[in-house]
Amino acid sequence: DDGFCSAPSIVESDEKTKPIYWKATNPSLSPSHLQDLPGFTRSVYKRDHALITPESHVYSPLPDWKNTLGAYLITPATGSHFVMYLAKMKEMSSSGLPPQDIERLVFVVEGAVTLTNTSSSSKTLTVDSYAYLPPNFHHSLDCVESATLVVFERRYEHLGSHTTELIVGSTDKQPLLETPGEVFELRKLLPVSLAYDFNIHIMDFQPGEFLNVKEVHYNQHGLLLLEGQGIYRLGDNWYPVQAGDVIWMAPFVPQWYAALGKTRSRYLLYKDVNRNPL
Ligand SMILES: NC(=O)N[C@H](N)C(=O)O
Ligand SMILES: [Mn+2]
Repeated sequence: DDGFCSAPSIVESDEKTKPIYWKATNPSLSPSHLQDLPGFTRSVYKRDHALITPESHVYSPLPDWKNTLGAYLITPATGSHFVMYLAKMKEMSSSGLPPQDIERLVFVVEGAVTLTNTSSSSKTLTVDSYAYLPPNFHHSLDCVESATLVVFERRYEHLGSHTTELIVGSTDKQPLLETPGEVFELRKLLPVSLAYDFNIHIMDFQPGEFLNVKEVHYNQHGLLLLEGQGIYRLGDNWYPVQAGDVIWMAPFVPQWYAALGKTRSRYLLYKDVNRNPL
């Protein structure tokens, strides 16, 4: 009306009515918004990092799973020692088992699944819940309607006589942990004890907050931005990112995040821990 262009304002009232993590599976810059830009993607793949945005996710039937499509987003072909994939479970679907000696963590981003195993009663996992399945642990994830899971798997690295256990939980039940020198809020989904060779961090930033440490470290990361928007620095590159984006970080890639936009940023982060890198 005033005769100049301005950025459209976000319809916040609409967003407030949506369920938690809704944006992770319905990003605002989704393939449908990009259909008029032939060949456009924000995805990049470099030696020490990758950004894999939703318009690049390629789904195909997951071997051994029933009625489930999977998109492997991080695999050893990228240089990682773990896989990270999204599993879209449809009506009456079920999981397959990981290969021998492989541990698994599943986190529910959308929908609900039932976890069944031989040693305890079955459990329903809804959005924001997760399960850690030790290596060679017989289990099944079953879905009646639909669900989206993010799944991490890696070869378990034994240490002495330590063993891991089945863990079922949800982010909101995990305590906030100290983050000396940092402002973000941190929760960990797995125990910090030596038995576990990786952990999943849930990190929350308010708009304007950022990592104080410009991190360079031996650990690898697989990241799913669950909520919010910001800028991710990876090496010498600065990437605008939003909910639904996945990032692979190789050991020693310089990494830094600043949360922007109007809402909280929350990301889920795989990190290998507790093992001597030699
Ligand atoms: N890129 C990250 O957010 N890294 C974490 N702060 C971490 O390494 O714990
Ligand atoms: Mn890090």
